[in-house]
Amino acid sequence: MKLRDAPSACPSLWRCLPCPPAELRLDLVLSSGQSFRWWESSPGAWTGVLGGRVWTLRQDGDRLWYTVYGEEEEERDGCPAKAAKLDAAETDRILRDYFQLDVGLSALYRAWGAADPLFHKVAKDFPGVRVLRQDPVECLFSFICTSNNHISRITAMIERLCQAFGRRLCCLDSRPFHAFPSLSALTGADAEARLRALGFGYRAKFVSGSARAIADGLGPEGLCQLRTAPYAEARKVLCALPGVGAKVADCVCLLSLDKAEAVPVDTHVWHIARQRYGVALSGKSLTPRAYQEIGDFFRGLWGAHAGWAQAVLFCADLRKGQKPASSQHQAWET
Ligand SMILES: Nc1nc2[nH]c(O)nc2c(=O)[nH]1
Repeated sequence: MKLRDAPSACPSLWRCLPCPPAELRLDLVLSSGQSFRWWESSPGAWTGVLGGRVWTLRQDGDRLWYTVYGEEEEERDGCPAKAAKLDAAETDRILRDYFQLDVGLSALYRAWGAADPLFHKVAKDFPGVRVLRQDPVECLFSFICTSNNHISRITAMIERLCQAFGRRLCCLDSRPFHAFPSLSALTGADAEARLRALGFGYRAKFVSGSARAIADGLGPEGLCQLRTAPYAEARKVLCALPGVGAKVADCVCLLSLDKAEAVPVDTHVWHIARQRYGVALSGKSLTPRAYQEIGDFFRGLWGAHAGWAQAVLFCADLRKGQKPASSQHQAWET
């Protein structure tokens, strides 16, 4: 099967949604450490796996174009036969849900900028950064892999995870695409050893241990049901899993569990809170108490969607330094 890089090549296989760049900038959102499964397959075209299917997305003016693979073509390159066809209303719904397009981003930027001059200054160069609504299983296991890691390594690690444990979906230009592994695929007796062989290091134990803990406890549906639980409860459940600390839990809460108020804090954000925002903290390091105080400060400043504002600044940081936020942060310091 061939990659489709633009609607003009095969117009009948593309659809579009109205979506101005101030509401969504694909290039910023899909490359800024929220999801690790999108790839710029040709300039401006983003190909990745969403909801067990392969998509290419592209923006042109006020439109978000998309195409979904595996429904029209014959089986080739040893890939599985075509998947059941989704109707247009369903694919529109999946994308609207993934990008949370019902949340008006421009109005939020205006409110955050009015409340916070530093946000205003940084965010003017980074419009359209919105928070994805990812599958909770994918988000959790991806973020377990983020500890002491940077985006290119995380992306490569997750690709190996999907190739080894995920269902093969299709081949595009001979490149195979795999679904994110199911929970049960990660609970096998040999999962930890296989992950170690894939270069996961100490994270192998966390991935397999968390998979087993969820399979034996909450189940994948229980994880998804945390979307309706209060933020504090969802966070507590996540923090009880192997390899999940406060920051990973907050990333999962924000990026998959509808907790717009979750503000992930790392040592960089801790420095910024003290030095740039003058937050008076109780200790001299990022203790659990300081973590809570910083989150509360930003929730007070930015309001109910504080985690979304953090995502804008996180993205700006990555872009300015062109390096992972953990090793080089600049944007907040300009
Ligand atoms: N919005 C955010 N995305 C992230 N990715 C990652 O690895 N850390 C973060 C984060 O703090 N915020």
